Amino acid sequence: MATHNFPPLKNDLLLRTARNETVARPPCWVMRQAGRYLPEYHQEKGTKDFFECCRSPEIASALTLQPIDRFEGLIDAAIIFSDILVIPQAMGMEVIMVDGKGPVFPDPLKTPEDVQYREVVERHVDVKESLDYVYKAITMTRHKLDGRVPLYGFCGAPFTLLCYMVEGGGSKIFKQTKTWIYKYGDESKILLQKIAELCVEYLAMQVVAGAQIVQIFDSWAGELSPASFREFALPYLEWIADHVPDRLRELGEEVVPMIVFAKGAWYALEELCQTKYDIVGLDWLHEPREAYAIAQKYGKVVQGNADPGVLYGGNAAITKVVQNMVDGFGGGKKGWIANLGHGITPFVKPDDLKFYFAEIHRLSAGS
Ligand SMILES: Cc1c2[nH]c(c1CCC(=O)O)Cc1[nH]c(c(CCC(=O)O)c1C)Cc1[nH]c(c(CCC(=O)O)c1C)Cc1[nH]c(c(C)c1CCC(=O)O)C2
Repeated sequence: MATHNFPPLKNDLLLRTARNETVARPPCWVMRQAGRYLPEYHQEKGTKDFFECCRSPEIASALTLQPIDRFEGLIDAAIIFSDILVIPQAMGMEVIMVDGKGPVFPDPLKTPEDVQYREVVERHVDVKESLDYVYKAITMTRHKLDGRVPLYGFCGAPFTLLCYMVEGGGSKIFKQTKTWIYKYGDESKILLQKIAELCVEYLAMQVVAGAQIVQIFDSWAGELSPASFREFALPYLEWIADHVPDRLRELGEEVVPMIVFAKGAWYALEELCQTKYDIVGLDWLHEPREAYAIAQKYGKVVQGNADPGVLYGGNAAITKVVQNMVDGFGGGKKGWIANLGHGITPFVKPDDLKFYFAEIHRLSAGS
């Protein structure tokens, strides 16, 4: 058991909601809340390399706190500044962040016959040591937060990480991913299982370091058919939810709530509600009322789900989408963590996000 002597939590709204308790109003935060839409992000980051910022606990911690300071009183959670691609890096793959383009793997996995594939699946990865900088950032951030809001840890899901590792970056047609899963299914599964095991240890170590809730991002799940999601994504998401609590008990840690966010996998909502995840993240393809009814049937909490693009649309559009969420998500007093349906996008004006948060507070107060 870690003994960090963290300051007591003053705002437990999010953790109580995560446990499906009735609350006075829904807790709020947004994915990618520390990022390029904030002028202070550019100021702090300067010309430093993105992954260099992730590896510096001081910088990662400062960036994590920026939205908490700016939206004080409106925001109810922090998420550690890092990236899902730190796991492929720990597995020995090079990843660079190219300005204006996104992440690039100069040497992606090509076929299972390559030595590189063997090396990646056979290499012993010491998740504790190689990702130590993330745990240091988490511990430092917990102290600096001073109990203002709880801190999220996170990782990428096996399927999404496989996509990056074989595509070498983002993609439109996912040629390599589809080649791997359809042509090299068995070898893909070996890799997915390897990543799942690393995710379990990585998330457990984040909790040891001070993460109070953890989220798994399956950002590319929507590229799969329901049948291939069931074969190449869901079993590995389940493996993680099944094993993190056991690993935490083994380490003498308290079990924390877990969120699964499988973007685009609207067809799998019932199946995701039947996993051991406490919370199911929803993108904007879900109508709040329908998704909430399904989640409540299984005793699950939901998180989401406005189209991030509504933040370009001005106050009237924001009010309308928030009203629909408040009405659909049971009035906001139980089972709903307010968020967007995906990460906040560049060029959003921070005051428009502020208005979004304020409307969630205002419209759920009256219900
Ligand atoms: C797919 C994915 C990645 N990273 C992540 C995902 C899953 C979430 C999602 O689906 O959006 C997760 C992530 N990435 C980042 C965070 C930090 C915490 C937070 O949410 O505030 C989180 C949770 C920082 C980041 N990760 C990245 C930035 C921007 C870096 C910069 O340009 O300064 C930030 C703040 C870069 C990144 N990292 C990744 C991409 C595709 C990109 C480039 C495109 C983009 O910027 O949106 C991979």
